[in-house]
Amino acid sequence: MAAPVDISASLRTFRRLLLLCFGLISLLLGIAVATFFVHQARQTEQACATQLRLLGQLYARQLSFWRQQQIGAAELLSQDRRFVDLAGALLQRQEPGAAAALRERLQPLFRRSEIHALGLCDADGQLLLLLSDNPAWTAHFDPADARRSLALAQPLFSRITQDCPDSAGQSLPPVPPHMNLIVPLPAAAGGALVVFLDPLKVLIPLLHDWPVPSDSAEIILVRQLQDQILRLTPTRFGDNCAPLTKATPPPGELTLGRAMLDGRTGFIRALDYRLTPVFAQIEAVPGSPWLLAAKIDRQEALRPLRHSLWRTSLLALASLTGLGFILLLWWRQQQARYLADFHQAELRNRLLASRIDDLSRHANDIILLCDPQGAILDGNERALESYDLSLEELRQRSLLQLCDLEESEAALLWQQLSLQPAVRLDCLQRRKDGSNFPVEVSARWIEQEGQRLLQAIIRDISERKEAEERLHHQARHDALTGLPNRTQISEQLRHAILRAQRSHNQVALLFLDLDLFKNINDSLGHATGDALLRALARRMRSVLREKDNIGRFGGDEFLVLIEDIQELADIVLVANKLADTVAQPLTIEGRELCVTTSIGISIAPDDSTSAEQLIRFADTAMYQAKERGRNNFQFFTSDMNLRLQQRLELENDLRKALQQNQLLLHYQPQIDLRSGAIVGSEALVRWQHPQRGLLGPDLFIPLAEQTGLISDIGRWVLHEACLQNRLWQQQGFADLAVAVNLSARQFQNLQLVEEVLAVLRDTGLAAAALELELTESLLMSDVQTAVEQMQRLSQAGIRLAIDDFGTGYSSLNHLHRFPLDRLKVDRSFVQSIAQQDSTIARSIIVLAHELGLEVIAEGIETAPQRDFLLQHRCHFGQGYLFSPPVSAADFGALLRQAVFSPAE
Ligand SMILES: Nc1nc2c(ncn2[C@@H]2O[C@H](COP(=O)(O)O[C@H]3[C@@H](O)[C@H](n4cnc5c(=O)[nH]c(N)nc54)O[C@@H]3COP(=O)(O)O)[C@@H](O)[C@H]2O)c(=O)[nH]1
Repeated sequence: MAAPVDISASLRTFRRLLLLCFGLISLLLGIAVATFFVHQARQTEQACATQLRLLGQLYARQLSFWRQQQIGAAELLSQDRRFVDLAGALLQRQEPGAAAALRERLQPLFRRSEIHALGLCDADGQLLLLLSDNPAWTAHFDPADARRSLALAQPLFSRITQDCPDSAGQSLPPVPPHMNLIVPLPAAAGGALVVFLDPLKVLIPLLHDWPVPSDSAEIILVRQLQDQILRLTPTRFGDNCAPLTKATPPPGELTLGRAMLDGRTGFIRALDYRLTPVFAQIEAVPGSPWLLAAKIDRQEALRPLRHSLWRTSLLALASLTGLGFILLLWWRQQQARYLADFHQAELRNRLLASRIDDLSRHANDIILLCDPQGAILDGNERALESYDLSLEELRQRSLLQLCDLEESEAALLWQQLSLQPAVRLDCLQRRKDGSNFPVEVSARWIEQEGQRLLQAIIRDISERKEAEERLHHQARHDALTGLPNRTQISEQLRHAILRAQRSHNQVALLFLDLDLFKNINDSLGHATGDALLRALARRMRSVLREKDNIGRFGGDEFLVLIEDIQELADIVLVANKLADTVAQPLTIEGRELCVTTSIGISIAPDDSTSAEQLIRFADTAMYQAKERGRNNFQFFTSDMNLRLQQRLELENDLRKALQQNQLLLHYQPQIDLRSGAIVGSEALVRWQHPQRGLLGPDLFIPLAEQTGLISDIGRWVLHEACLQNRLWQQQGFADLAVAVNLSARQFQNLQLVEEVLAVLRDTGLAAAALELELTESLLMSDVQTAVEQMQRLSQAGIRLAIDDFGTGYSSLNHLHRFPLDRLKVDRSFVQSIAQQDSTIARSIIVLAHELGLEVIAEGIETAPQRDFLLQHRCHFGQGYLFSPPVSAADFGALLRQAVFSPAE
């Protein structure tokens, strides 16, 4: 089982990451906003400073100009000689009418709209003349100002006053706001001209004229008086009378008054008279002791920025909230999906794990779980069953103890396992009782709950091994006899040759072929043939030494290997022993059978050291033995090799024979023994070989059958015979019939009937004029098929005869099933008549009559044979007595020659 996954830890980590991301985004946004605003604040302050500087400078110039104007107008009068004289007279109180004259002189100035009143004061500042309707003005004139002006001999402006108490702190009669200008008269006059200016006309509007509406901006006009900064004009807020320097700032803060006292000009950040933070520009009014301060509350100056800051902060906050909300939603969604996936996967894993657990518990393979040292920790049911151990007993063993391995093999396996993640090997496993069984081990390292374990899946391959061995055995053994087959015996021969070469010894190869086995097989059936082969194989094996090998080479052929031969007599001994044991009668299915064998012998290394060649030589020698009358053995000789080559050449030539029209037919007449008339012919094939002359069928028909060429040859023979017979019929021998031999292969062709009918159609011969000769063994090999094939031929009107009747193992039980027309008594039985043994010939004739068949005897060489046959009601015959097989031309001549002499 895999270790449980800490899902909450994973989620917590994921959430932390998400929060970290959000925090980072917020921080970055905050830094961006703050940086932006610090920058903006700086920009705003600079813009404000620029604006204040321009305004300050502008106002300073305008004030200077206004001052000059006022002073200029007053000085113009003070420089008027008459006026100065009159003023002197008045001041010195010498001329009583001077006051009236002065009033008149002052009228033009007094009419100026900016002037409340005009007066003259003496050197002590005593107001001696007042040109005004309101005598209260006198109280609003400070003699100290006059004295100061006269002492400095400079014009002097008082501060603007309205309802300020006097220097003694007494309230004064009310007058409009005013500013007193004191212009000293020439020394002769000894006094000064006093002008009560109305600041509301020009000065105050000028100072209040701020370019844009503002809640806090103002121009303050001041002048220094000793260590005080006095306000010359009313200020916008609060106490208009107190000096600017009166305000006491918090420690470390700069006030406007302090800055002016310190003589600072230009842009400053300070607290004003209300102790409110302001941006201010201090400018000196040129040509005067006046200073002006253009100022605006910092709060107002920075208000748009603050608003923008708020808006931006709100926007950022809203964005962050939105982002946070989206992240939260996404997080929830992810969390839900993750949890769903996790639980689903966990469920799947659990299901899978339980299924796997279940499967492995009841698996067909052995499953073992071992610790890293190979000690078994657990095993499934199959393991307990296979080793016949309880779980406790199993746990007391190690994986290597279960494997039936040599010490070195076990060490190697363990070394491989320590180097590789997985190892596969085939070995044996030991059961509790010490027996073992073959297995395929797949061992691999696995991680289970954090532990490194060794898992071994062990498959019992006993069945597979057995099947493999069976297959291997089957591939190398003959299924029928259990002897080594062609492959194995050939291989054994190769090894034997090598051994013989090494030990300078000889190996004899005996090639055995049962004589006439085909007849037994065909006539008694395959089952009998098989039983015979099995019995003979057992017999032959039993007469051989243990170290001699015998194998079935194919069909009825066997190979025997004899090693360590001392002399040829040993081989002769073995060959005779084999021939004798084969020749012993056998009882198969209640029937006694006798077979013989022909043996060919070749010897390595004398004849050859090639296994294939040695087999071929022994085969050739075996043919020689057959030719020598069967049931004997022949050693291979070099001239046999020559015959073998000739056989190969013949086969090669036969392939070309048909194309090159080298085949021809001879016809042997078939005679009505009573009349001596030719009633038909038997077509017998010949081969006009270009080098070897005219060859009889015995020399090439067996070869044609072995190579399959018989089908083409047979087709040609049939066509040629039918065509020829039709020609003779057309030449006047209308009832003439023709008999054609049919080979086994031709008969087994399922298209035979169609092919024969096609030939009849092509040649125009009537079916009744054709007789097909079949051998006994051909019919008996598969009776049912033969019956069916013959019925189809017979139904088509074709006549059927059994050739060489009596030589095979015809079952008389089956004979009546075949739709036959004729039995042909074999030549050997006809010849036996001459030897006073006519029993079989007579029996066949009787049998034919009883079955309602015609009977024909072949190989009639003598008149007594003919007479005997006729006497026993065999009405047809053929043989050298009448004519050997002859060419078509000669046969035509025979036909025309009329009849053979009938029987006596
Ligand atoms: N499938 C095919 N088999 C064929 C064909 N042609 C021939 N054969 C088979 O070859 C066998 C040998 O034939 P052949 O050498 O032609 O011998 C025939 C006669 O020459 C011989 N014969 C006839 N009369 C006598 C005689 O009085 N004495 C004597 N010693 N021999 C004689 O017998 C052969 C004819 O025998 P059979 O066919 O049994 O009537 C031959 O047996 C065929 O099986 C072919 O085209 N196809």
